[in-house]
Amino acid sequence: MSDYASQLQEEQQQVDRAYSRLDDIREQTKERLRAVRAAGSHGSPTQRTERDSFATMYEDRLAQLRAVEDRLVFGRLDDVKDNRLYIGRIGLSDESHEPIITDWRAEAARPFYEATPKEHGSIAMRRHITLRFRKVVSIEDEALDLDSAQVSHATNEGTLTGEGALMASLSSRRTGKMTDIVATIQAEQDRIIRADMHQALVVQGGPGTGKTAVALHRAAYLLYAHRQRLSHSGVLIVGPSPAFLHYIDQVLPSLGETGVVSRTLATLLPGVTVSSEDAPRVAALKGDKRMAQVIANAVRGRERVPSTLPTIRVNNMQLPMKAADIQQAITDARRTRKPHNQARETFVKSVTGIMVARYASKLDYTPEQSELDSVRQALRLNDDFRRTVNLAWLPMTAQWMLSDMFAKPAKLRSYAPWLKPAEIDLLRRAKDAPFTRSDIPLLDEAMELLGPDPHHDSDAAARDRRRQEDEEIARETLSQNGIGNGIVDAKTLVDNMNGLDAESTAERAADDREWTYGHIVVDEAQELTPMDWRMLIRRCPSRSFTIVGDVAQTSALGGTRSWKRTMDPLFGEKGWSLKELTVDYRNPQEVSELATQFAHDEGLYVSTVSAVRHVPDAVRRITVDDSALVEQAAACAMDCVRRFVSSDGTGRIAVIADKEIRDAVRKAVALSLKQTVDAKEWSRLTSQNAWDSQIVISGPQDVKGLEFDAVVLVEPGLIAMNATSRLVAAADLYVAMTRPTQRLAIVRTTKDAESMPL
Ligand SMILES: Nc1ncnc2c1ncn2[C@@H]1O[C@H](COP(=O)(O)OP(=O)(O)OP(=O)(O)O)[C@@H](O)[C@H]1O
Repeated sequence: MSDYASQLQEEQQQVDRAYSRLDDIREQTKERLRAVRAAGSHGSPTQRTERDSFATMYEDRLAQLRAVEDRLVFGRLDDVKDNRLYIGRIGLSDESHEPIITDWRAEAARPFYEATPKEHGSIAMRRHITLRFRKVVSIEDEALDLDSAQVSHATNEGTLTGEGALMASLSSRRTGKMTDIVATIQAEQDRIIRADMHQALVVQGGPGTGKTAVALHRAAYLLYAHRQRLSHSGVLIVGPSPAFLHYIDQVLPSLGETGVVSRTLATLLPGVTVSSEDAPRVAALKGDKRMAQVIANAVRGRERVPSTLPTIRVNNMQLPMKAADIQQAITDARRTRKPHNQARETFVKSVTGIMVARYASKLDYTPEQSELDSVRQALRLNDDFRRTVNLAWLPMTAQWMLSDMFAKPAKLRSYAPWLKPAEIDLLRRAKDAPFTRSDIPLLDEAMELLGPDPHHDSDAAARDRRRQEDEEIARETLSQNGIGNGIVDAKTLVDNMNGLDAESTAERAADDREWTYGHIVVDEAQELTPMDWRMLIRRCPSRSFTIVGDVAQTSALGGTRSWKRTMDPLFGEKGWSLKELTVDYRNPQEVSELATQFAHDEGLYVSTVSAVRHVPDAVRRITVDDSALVEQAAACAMDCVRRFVSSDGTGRIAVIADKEIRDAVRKAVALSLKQTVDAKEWSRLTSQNAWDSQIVISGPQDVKGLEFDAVVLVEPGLIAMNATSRLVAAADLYVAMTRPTQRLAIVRTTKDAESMPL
């Protein structure tokens, strides 16, 4: 048997041992769960709570043990004394507590990702183990300590760690779902994943440098390293689109982490649904940081002395309402510093008190308390009094306030004197117009200043009180039984007792507008406006953020083109740090170079990137006559379908075109597809839902953050011509060109090619 074969066999034994232990623990956990369930619903409430807590803990643990099945073990570290440490998705020990595998997030595993021949401490060799199901199919060694005897069989040395495993993973067919990179995290990525969480960390990197992958692995790392703190407050992941969230939603579960809330900004406000997007210029205006003051002005605009004030008749006495009374009550209410809807209570009390005192002052005797109470009651029931109180301090919802403001240009002008008349016209809309994505941070700002809707307030408070009591009982039960350990907490347990599934722990955070998270991860962060940032910072007062993005890909007019300019005002000059990722793992070198050169020529800030893979013929250029454009785009798409789209569901291609021609392209692709594949395959491909579709026809902004085996870019000059600015055009095309892992085909007319060389 060759040396390599015997080493494979040796590793197989270790891997078998790890899986066998995993199976045992699963079986034990299942057995315990069965026993707890068998006890049924008998016994005292405390006994039932105790059983529920155990059942929840076992269910949670089982889910975690199932999630780590694939590639359970992937690495080995040998030190200079020939001690071995196996690295895997989770930590496992045998019955006598001897470690079998070490969790990839443990400090001891760090050299597996970061050690280099120059800086390797006591580590002599790193081994990458590749599994197919439970079978070891390859091993790849890297010598770190070149003087050590242990490295005699080392086969490889380089700047990329685990190059073979890395290349195999990068070249594989895309499945429409991002996978974890835990076996092949590179040193520059690992340093970011394990960075301190006490301040904001911005990760700038060109397309395909692993920003999303790093951000997700960092979330998993932080949940491991700071479990106590983060299991209570939670982690929020903010992504650019539902399609993107769908694309990444397997990564954290495969790392054994399920309690993370992922949202787009459009879905961050519970109870508010967004059904449209604003035009880019409108979105930029709404995202302007001065909008915070506009909202504050709009709230203040509803705390005012009405232009006419009535005289109220009570017990045959005329009581005038005076401007000074209202002004005094406004001052009293503002002094409470409570949100508008809550401070209204003080306003009403104050203005009523002044009126009652006026009544008393007109009497020639000292009234009984009961008489004053009846005056108060009479005022409360008086229509004129009520109307005036409402005019002076209107209770309102954020939704009503915003709709009212955008429907009335005069009001908007008075709240936002900096807006030009043309901008007011742009913002103007019908009162019943649906809310847009860019309204969300404005609504959030308004909700903050208005406080809870007065009508829902008392119900919610009662619910909260009941929940707090339940959680208190659960917490006591957990601590009396010495269980939990961060795997199950009191909140999860209460959900379980109430028949809610485990996911609802995270959902609970998402359902609560005032929830504050322990950490927030923001992807494609370059697109956020100053108002978006205010909304996020409100949700994480500790300002512990991981912010990943690329300022060369910014397409929002109100987005970020310089991290410094955006971050300094948010976190202070010393409250954030910047790290850069420099290696393009997604694109072939040929594609990366073309895209980088283009972005550079267009004046975008481009991070220095070098691509790790070379794919000959990765770039194809096809130039045709006007009349043949759509047919040629479809023919090129079919070429990619034949080559990359497989009937086992793997392989993804995107055809990216401007909306002016997109429908025509879609029709032509559909027609050609019918002629290219057999009926069964045609029906399979055309019945896929939009998110899982193996053939995507879209615009450049919809593919942000996603990747495909092949991209057909149609008539790029037209995309540029219809963009809102030259920089946005460049960013959009840069995004489009950097989506493929294997091939970029550019199909265009001669005229288009002359207008913009690519
Ligand atoms: N260390 C790694 N090992 C294996 N695959 C990796 C590694 N780093 C990145 N990748 C892969 O490279 C591709 C690009 O990564 P990712 O989507 O995170 O890049 P990005 O920087 O967010 O790109 P973009 O800015 O274009 O959205 C993904 O398929 C990812 O899984």
